[in-house]
Amino acid sequence: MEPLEVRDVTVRFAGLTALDAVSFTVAPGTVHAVIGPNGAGKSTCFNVLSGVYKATSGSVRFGDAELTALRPHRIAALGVARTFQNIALSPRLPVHDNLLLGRHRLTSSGFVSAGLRLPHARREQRRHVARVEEIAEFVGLTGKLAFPVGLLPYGVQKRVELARALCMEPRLLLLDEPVAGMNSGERQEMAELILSVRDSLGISIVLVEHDMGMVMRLADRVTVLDFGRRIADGTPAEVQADPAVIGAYLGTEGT
Ligand SMILES: Nc1ncnc2c1ncn2[C@@H]1O[C@H](COP(=O)(O)OP(=O)(O)OP(=O)(O)O)[C@@H](O)[C@H]1O
Repeated sequence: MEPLEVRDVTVRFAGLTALDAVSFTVAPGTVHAVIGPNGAGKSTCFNVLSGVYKATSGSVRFGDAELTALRPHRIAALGVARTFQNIALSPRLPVHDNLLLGRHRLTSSGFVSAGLRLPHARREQRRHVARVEEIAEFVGLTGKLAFPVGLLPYGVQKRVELARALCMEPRLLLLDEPVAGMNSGERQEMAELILSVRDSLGISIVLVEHDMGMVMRLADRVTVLDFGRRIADGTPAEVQADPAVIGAYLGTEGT
């Protein structure tokens, strides 16, 4: 079990400093939230962790691996899976096939042997299908496997996204606003699912989230950004009582 260590990460876009020497550590097996007012740098931070943006300076380490210079697929191959703020699934394909696509990086049989249905490729395919079914059961999608994703309610689609990320067998999961656009019942279900991913699978989770109630309920630790700088880092109770955080959310200078 490895920590994710973000050290002095700075991201500049043409004169604008979106992240300014931000540091935090995600302890193994914990839920770590990154929050902050609009424009604070949350999405930029998320994009650096997943390799979409390259930090101008600083480092991101996951265990022994330095992620800073790696492209998104290399970061994924190291066991860091992500979900998207806007659902990024194939809407016409059944849930089952979307989940199977999530296992792509773990597939060793090449395209040709799979196409020719060679015995080793068939065996491997059966193993992946069995694992997809297990993961579907874990996230409560067993009855939905045959449905095209696009026909499912939004909250269920978000669960399919999470399941697809789990299909990569990650050690770290990056969740981009996992409850955005959900009704309160769906939010509750997603919160329970995130906690069971941490507790039953032991996967570390970093989430960027606007829903403060959700963050306070879910997170073991919270990093608060404002204008690209880290203004607080602590337990939910600690950051909630921090004058700098209160100031940032009220639009004042804080301390
Ligand atoms: N690709 C980009 N090019 C130029 N500026 C950018 C880019 N991405 C983000 N920014 C700027 O960096 C700053 C931080 O933006 P970011 O989207 O990371 O904040 P955020 O906390 O995720 O905001 P929100 O809560 O509104 O999504 C903003 O001033 C934004 O305009």
